[in-house]
Amino acid sequence: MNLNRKVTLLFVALAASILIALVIISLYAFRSFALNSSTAHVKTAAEIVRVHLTEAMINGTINKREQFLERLMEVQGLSMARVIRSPLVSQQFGEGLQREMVADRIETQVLQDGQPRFSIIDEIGEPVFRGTIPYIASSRGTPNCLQCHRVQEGDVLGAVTIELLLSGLRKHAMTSVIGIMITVAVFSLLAITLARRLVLPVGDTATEIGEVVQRALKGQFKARVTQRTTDDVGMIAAHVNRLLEYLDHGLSSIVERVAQLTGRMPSGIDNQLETTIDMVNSLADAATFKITIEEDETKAEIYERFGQLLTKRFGICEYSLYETRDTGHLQVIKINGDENQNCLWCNPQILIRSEHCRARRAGHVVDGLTQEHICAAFVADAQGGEVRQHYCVPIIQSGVVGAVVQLVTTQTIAPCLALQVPYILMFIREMAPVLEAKRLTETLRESSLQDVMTGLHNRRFLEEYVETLVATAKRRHTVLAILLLDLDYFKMVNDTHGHDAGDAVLKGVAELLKQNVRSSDLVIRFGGEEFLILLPDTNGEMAVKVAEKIRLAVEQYKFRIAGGELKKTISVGVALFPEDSETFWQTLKYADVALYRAKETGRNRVLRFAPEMWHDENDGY
Ligand SMILES: Nc1nc2c(ncn2[C@@H]2O[C@H](COP(=O)(O)OP(=O)(O)OP(=O)(O)O)[C@@H](O)[C@H]2O)c(=O)[nH]1
Repeated sequence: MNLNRKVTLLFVALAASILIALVIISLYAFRSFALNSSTAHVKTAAEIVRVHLTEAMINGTINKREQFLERLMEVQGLSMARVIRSPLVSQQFGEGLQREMVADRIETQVLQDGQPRFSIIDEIGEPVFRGTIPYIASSRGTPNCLQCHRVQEGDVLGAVTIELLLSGLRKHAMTSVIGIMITVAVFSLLAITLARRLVLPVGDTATEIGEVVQRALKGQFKARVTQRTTDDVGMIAAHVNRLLEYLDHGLSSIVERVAQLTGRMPSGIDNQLETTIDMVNSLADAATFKITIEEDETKAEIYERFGQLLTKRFGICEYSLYETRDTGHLQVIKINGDENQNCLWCNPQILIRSEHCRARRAGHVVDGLTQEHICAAFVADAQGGEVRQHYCVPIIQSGVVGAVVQLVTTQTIAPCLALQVPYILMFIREMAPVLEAKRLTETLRESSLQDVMTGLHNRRFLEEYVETLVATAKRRHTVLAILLLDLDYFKMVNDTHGHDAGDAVLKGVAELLKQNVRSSDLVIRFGGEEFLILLPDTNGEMAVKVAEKIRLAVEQYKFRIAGGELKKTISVGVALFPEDSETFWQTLKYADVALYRAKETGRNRVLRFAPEMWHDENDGY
């Protein structure tokens, strides 16, 4: 029940109570007045009758008392007047007239006890006031009762019964009560109307404020309260409207800014406030995520953290992460959190021809949740069971697609993923520049560890990597072979054919070296025309074999130079860690000694280090 109805009901109840109380009081007052007034009238009339009868006795006209009583009846409102004799008077003067005989029980009682009796009786629908007043013998005055009557002082001589019609009075009373009722009703109505006029705006404003607050709690701040008056209530409405406007404006600009940052406008059916809070929270989380991954050392760590985010925060366990290589190929980084998986949710062709990946090709989101079969490379039933859908997001780095995030879901939970996508995109947006920075750093680092001309690792790389290499060999109790290679008479190439020809030969040798070792072996350009090959997990025999294979390959190779071809040979020194020495650098020195010996002993040959070479060397100095 609203305030208006409550106030109206209160006033109606109040008015009704006042009305009822007034009617009861009025009726009671009128009744009391009627009784008192009638009693007084009856007493007066009785006194008049007594005086007249006394006078009539003195004047000897007592026999005409009946005419007097009949004339008395003509008095308005008097319906009956009758005098009765007591037995004492009847004994002295006889029975008297018929009508002077005792008529009823009340008169008998009055004659017996000398007490007046009054009552209201109903005579055929007419209310009548009846009073019976006794005449008591008294010796007071002259003449007095005892002079004529043979009675004692205080004896009852008779009584007079007088009946008064009350209909006039009652009519009067009813008219007054009705008048009061009408007056009270009219004033009550006026009061209720006035009160409603005063309270109505309060109630209506309160109701409207309640409604707009309810809407505001649902994130809708567009509703306004009607300003009905200019008083306090009107001011409250105005203040509420100003507050709503302030909130609406503030929230709209927050939503706009958040939308700019998230790329998503909260939809109309959403609770704008809750959605915005949610998005601001996610933005904060995404910013924290960015700070965290900025401190990560490698891209691999970032991908790992992102994979955990997808699984732990968003509950997405099926996803793929691809990275674009410098060659333009796609490479699997993670599939469902596993680094060693091959393409699962896509045709493996995308790894060879990355254009097959629609997200990589188009450079924008590929939404397989709303458009099924949008990407021909997507494999919807790779793991059997329910058919899957995908949502692929390219990560743009330096204007090109640097990586692709593929989210996979069943059709049943696709709507949930669709709701999470905007939040995941926030994290991807934060991750993109960090990945780019890491990529640049890694490229820079790689280039500082790489020989620019041959593309081989350089000496700095060896210095950085040697510890890991040694630790691995020690841990696994394996042998690490060191091959130190030096082109024979290389100076002649430069001197005869020029520096460019020399460079071409060095590049050709680098290619030959790479071709003749395993991918796990390391080929390093150690100096000008000097190369170092590290063969992990091998033995002396195998190392010499590889060195020999290389030597032969170089010997047989025809290097293309401007204006023709030329052939070169190479000498190789071989030493083994930790077989020859317990330190890597000492072993390298031994390989150098072996190389020196190979040069010394004719070049174009492979020599395995022997301890006596070291002694000979040192003896020479
Ligand atoms: N073109 C070219 N020449 C280089 C480069 N680095 C070193 N050299 C040259 O390689 C030559 C090495 O010559 P030496 O150390 O005397 O040895 P060699 O002529 O190969 O003779 P042996 O090693 O004794 O068989 C020098 O002339 C260097 O200038 C390079 O990057 N490009």
